[in-house]
Amino acid sequence: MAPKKPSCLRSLLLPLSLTLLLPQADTRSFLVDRDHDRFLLDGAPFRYVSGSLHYFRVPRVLWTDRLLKMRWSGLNAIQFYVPWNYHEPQPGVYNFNGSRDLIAFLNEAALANLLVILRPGPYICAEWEMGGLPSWLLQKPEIHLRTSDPDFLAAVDSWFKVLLPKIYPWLYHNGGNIISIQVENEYGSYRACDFSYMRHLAGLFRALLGEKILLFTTDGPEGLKCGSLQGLYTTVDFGPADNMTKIFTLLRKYEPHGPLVNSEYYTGWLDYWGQNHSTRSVSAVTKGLENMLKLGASVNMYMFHGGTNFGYWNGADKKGRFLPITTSYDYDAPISEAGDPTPKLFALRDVISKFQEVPLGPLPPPSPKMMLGPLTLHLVGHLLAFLDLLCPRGPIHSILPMTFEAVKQDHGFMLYRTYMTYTIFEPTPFWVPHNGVHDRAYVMVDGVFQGVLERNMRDKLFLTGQLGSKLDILVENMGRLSFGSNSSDFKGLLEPPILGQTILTQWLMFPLKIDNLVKWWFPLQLPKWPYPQAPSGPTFYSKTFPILGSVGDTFLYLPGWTKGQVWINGFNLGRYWTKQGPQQTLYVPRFLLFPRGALNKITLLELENVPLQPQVQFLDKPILNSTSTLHRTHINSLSADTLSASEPMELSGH
Ligand SMILES: CCCCNC(=S)N1C[C@H](O)[C@@H](O)[C@@H](O)[C@H]1CO
Repeated sequence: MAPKKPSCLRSLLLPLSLTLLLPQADTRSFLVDRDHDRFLLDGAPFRYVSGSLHYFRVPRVLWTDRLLKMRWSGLNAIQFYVPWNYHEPQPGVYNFNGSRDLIAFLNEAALANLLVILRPGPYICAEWEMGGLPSWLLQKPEIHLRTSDPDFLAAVDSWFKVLLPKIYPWLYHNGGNIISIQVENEYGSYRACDFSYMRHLAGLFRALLGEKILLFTTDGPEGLKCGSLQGLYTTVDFGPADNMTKIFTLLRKYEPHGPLVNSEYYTGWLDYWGQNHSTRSVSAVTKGLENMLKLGASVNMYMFHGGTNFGYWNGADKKGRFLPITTSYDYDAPISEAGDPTPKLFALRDVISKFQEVPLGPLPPPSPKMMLGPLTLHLVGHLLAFLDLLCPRGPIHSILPMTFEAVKQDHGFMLYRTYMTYTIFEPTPFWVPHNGVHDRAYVMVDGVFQGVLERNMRDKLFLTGQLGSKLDILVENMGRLSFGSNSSDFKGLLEPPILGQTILTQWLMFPLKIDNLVKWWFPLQLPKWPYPQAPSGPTFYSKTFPILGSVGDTFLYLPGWTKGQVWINGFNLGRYWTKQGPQQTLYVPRFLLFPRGALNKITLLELENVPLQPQVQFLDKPILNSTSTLHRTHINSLSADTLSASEPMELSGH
């Protein structure tokens, strides 16, 4: 339901007094009052206490639940990004359906009585794939992202000419709930510092959204110089450990008058595979919020609900080494990844209640959780056994290896194949120069797994083989850089590999459509592969299982597995990397599961090595903070019956 300008009929239906009270679309306003350092909403002093959640990290069926919990927490606004790559998968092809229905999400926010602070980018960072920019931009390898490069601006203009007219009716003064819109994202942290780019964006937003909407920028304190722009309201972001007074004083150099705004007050932090789980203490977070509210500042808490990087959508950072973001975006946020309120939520609500009314009435209870298993998965087959189905169009041939972007493969995996041109009797070094594996390569000779090469390591494998042996390299895109000064993060083999003294040429590239295979082919009961023993390397496992009672939210636990991808009933749940941690479980929203005995199917693509017993568990609690060393301790702490049960247990929904 798009916001309607109050019709004359409506004014007839409403008592005259109420009609006069109800702000008409032409009297609705959200303004900066520089005389009193505050916002004005419909002419009255207004301060927002907002929280970030990302519709693209929450399945649509759960949007209302999350929004109502945020409203109940005392928030009067929410803030969210719009990821360009989520809505324009190929140039000129748009998707605003299902969990991509941005307008439906705006409407849900309106129904929850929440105003909206919208951040459409074009770059959004957010630990999202390529910071929200579509990877097809890199089909022009020389493009200069986030600058006034004409190729980049042409794509940006084309995208915003589709997106911005969609949100125009939802602007507050047009009867909607969008009170302000951010231009770009922390542009001051990007080395380009291209003011003509920012001016172009500001001009485009004004042309398509009009003069009334408040446009703003957000930067860390060190980014204000390059990130702020005349005509755009300047805001900052910082966390509980930062010096609020010092940063707000610096902000006053850019906005001497008007409300102080922290657009990203960090309630937690992100997680990288292989690093410890990040947390922020309740006391520090609540103290910092109270200090800002005492100053009259408007604050957006980043994140209030983090959600999940389903599929291949996680981004990555580079801090010396390439650091992919985990599947869970729990962020140690006030609302957990599974949508449950945490002690941090109640503590923040208490702080907010000192400054403005918070809704009464009980908070919805935590969702029902369930345990199941262990389930023993059966071997479906080695990935190479399905190559025809995975790459129905057949391979692309090239003398040198081509990148994912060059063959228009956005996410996931690509197989690179060549043939040995002579017999190698002695183990011979095999590597990709200049750190050219982006990001992980699973190497096979005649289908036999040899090991892994990865972007951060300068390691080599040692291979032998016959003349004509197949040398297969499955390359995994672990998510494109979402932050940093150069986000042209090409994927695949960026250099031809070297075997001994030989630069390997004559390559076949197989872009793999794994999701289609899992969705359409695996429901068929494929024959069990006649392997004498479980092969190492990229291999599919699956299990069909009933849930006898009602279903609940649950957390898939894969003890002993190494690294791979999971699908539940064809839905790509995301990456697991049990060996690395800190995340050991994957959140499974209950709506993905069929109840009352209907058959569910779990499919795994294990990329390296399976446990002796290829079993998985569904737990009623997440494990997000257990690196592989700690992990074994955690396994021991699990109740004996949880691990020892031989058959799927009756559901304990609670
Ligand atoms: C290592 C963090 C990389 C920079 N990102 C920072 S500071 N942040 C600011 C950024 O605007 C937001 O999108 C998020 O990315 C947030 C971290 O969660």
